[in-house]
Amino acid sequence: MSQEAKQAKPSPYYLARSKNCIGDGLFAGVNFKGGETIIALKRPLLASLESERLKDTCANCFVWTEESSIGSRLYVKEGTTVQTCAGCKRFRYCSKACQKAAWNRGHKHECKNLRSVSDKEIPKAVLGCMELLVRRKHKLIDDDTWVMLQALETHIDDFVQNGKYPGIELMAMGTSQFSATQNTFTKEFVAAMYARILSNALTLITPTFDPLGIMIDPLLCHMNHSCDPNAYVIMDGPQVQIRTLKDTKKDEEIYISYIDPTNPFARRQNELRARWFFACKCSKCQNGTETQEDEWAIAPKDLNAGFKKMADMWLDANPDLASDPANYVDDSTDGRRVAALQGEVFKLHEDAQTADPEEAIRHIESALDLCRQSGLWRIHRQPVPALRDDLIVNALAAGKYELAWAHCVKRHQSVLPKLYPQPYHPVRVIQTWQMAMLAQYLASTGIEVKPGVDMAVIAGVLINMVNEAAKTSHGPENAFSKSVQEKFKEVETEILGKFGSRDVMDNAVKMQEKKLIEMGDLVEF
Ligand SMILES: C[S@@+](CC[C@H](N)C(=O)[O-])C[C@H]1O[C@@H](n2cnc3c(N)ncnc32)[C@H](O)[C@@H]1O
Repeated sequence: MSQEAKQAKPSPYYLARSKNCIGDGLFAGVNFKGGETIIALKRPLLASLESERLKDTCANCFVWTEESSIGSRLYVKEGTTVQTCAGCKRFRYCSKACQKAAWNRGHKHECKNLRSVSDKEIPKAVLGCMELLVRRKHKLIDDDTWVMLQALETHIDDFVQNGKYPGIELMAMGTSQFSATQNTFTKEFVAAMYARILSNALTLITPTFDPLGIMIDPLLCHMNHSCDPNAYVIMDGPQVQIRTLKDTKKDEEIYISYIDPTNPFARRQNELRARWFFACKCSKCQNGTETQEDEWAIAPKDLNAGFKKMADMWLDANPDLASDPANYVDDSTDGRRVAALQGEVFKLHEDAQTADPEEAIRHIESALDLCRQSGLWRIHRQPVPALRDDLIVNALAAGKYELAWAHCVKRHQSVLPKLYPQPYHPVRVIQTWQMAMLAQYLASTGIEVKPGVDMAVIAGVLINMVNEAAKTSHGPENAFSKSVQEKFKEVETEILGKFGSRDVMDNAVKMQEKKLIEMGDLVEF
């Protein structure tokens, strides 16, 4: 055997002390280009579904059987349903094979105990903690994995300081009792494990980023945060991949983002401090408010008199508005006014989180009006992009397809490239997919969005875009990428049939690409 062949292939990643963050972190063991896989796991150590998702999602393969907005789950096989476990009456499975796999992974040791509390709603972190304890008690988690899990920060001192520790102790007591592990683990140990879950869990997601619950894995949970991350998490059922968002050199730390990194500096810092107990010093945060996330369209001092007066009124009624760490700008009169306006817009966005789409649309439109009329907001400054995202979702739910379309085009042209420069950025890919599916739907209704527009061709153009990008964002083997590819083939054949030849089709595509750009002015802001 040659010398080279004898040398072991270098591991693509390793754990080590982080230079910039509290505790340990994950590092690149080799050089990566953007869009490559760093880690691929068959499943995380533990995943626990949200209460709502327990009703409609397989607790083993996480296939979500509920209908959702247009085309976002095309990769789910039609007719998929879930059946309740006859024992615990809590978990549901899509097949006997999934039930058996979960049973052998540890459910057999908790099913009976869970039956006695089948009428109780149990939070996902408690259910997850119970499963971990039961599996360890029955030797279904090995020593190395268990030790690695213990290495994760518990942040107990921080929970004591923020007053949440008594609640954690209470939940830990319930966890011990429901899992019948009181004789195996001390109550301090269980409280620490519960705290560890709270401060380390990642979000369990579908390939289209719908949140399903939480997951814990000793390797994945060692990834630290950056508001300018070089990696992201992608899932396909229980399979998890960590993929690079940009070129990453050997020995560079791998960062994902725990939050929406497109928010302004104060909001990001506030969220990270409150939930994960650290002051972020990532490359973006080091630039403070000197980044595009904090760019106003006009200087706060140039705000018009009417809006200055309105902000002063709000500040008289609630002086804390400007000192709220999430909205803080600076202590000048103009800074306080702008912070008050910002607080009001974010508050309107919170109010829009309601189940009634018509009501949500009203809140969102008044927030967008406030942003536009004040002249302060750029189209890419939050919460304008988040308001638009929610407007699209609610407009779809309310059957206002033309409104949803107008905002999809605006987002596609003016927001996505600015917030997510990589064409394979997963958020950009999923939102383009949502737009493509809407275009297809509009084509099927025959609604003429604008004279000369052929929605079927535009849908084809968008599906083609997603088809190319998904190979990198999700990887070619992901169920989402495969569904997109199938859809692309289907649409291409259809359009080719309609135009008769590739040349005629290519000309039509070029013309419709122009039309798509022209539709960017369907909404002004
Ligand atoms: C999911 S864990 C990551 C692993 C952690 N470093 C450890 O060794 O347990 C999240 C915790 O890591 C630390 N952390 C993550 N990102 C950080 C950052 N950008 N700056 C400082 N600390 C960070 C914080 O203590 C946070 O609560």
